[in-house]
Amino acid sequence: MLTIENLVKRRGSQEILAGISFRARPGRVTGFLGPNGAGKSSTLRVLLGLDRATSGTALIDGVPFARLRDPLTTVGAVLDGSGAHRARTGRAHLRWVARSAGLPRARVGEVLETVGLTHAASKRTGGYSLGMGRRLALATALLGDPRILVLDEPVNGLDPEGIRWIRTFLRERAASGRTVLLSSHLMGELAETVDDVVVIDKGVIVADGTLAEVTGAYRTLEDAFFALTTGDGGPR
Ligand SMILES: Nc1ncnc2c1ncn2[C@@H]1O[C@H](COP(=O)(O)OP(=O)(O)OP(=O)(O)O)[C@@H](O)[C@H]1O
Repeated sequence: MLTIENLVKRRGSQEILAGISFRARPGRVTGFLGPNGAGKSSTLRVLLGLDRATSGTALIDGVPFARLRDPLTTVGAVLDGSGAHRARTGRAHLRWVARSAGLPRARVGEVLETVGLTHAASKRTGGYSLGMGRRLALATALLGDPRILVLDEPVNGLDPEGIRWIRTFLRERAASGRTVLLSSHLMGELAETVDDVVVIDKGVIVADGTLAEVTGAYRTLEDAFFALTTGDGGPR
């Protein structure tokens, strides 16, 4: 379970997060939606211990990231980029991460298979396409078989087959009781993936509920999103 409570982030005089609260629950895919600059990445960075909140809390199974006993088996995250050195092969990168985290080497082959990168495992990551880089980042996040997955814009850079694949993959993770939180500014792609939706705009949560609740009387999640984030009433 991820629990964000009254989270405030200020940078100078700018309030980037104005006291936001929401949860992402086990067994569900939660979509964290908002336009560019709404505060999604800022929230995820605090949650993953990469940045400090001005006030409020962001807890992973009840504790801040820094106090997790076993971070890699608790939470896997994909923020920006694959984090791999360009001269390293995908397999070498994963082995290096596994070794530094004390995870069994056998996990490397398993996660490569899971994300469909086995065929490219011996290629240098500098030659990977954007989509392959995203898959490698996901493979890295999966090394510890974490019960929580946090993904920032996972669909970006994926081709239609890749989008379909990640959709199915995330649904399966949730079906096995895990918690999945993913951020996006692309509504259409999320409607078929998420159970719950949290919409953020200008550092404020403007909607929070099940997909059906947030879509409400609008025709689609996309219509609901634009109405909520632009004040455009749209067709109801
Ligand atoms: N390092 C930083 N220094 C100053 N301002 C920042 C920094 N990082 C983010 N911001 C500001 O914080 C606000 C929220 O940015 P954030 O990246 O969290 O939004 P986002 O919802 O993830 O957007 P996107 O979809 O574009 O990634 C923006 O106004 C941004 O300009």
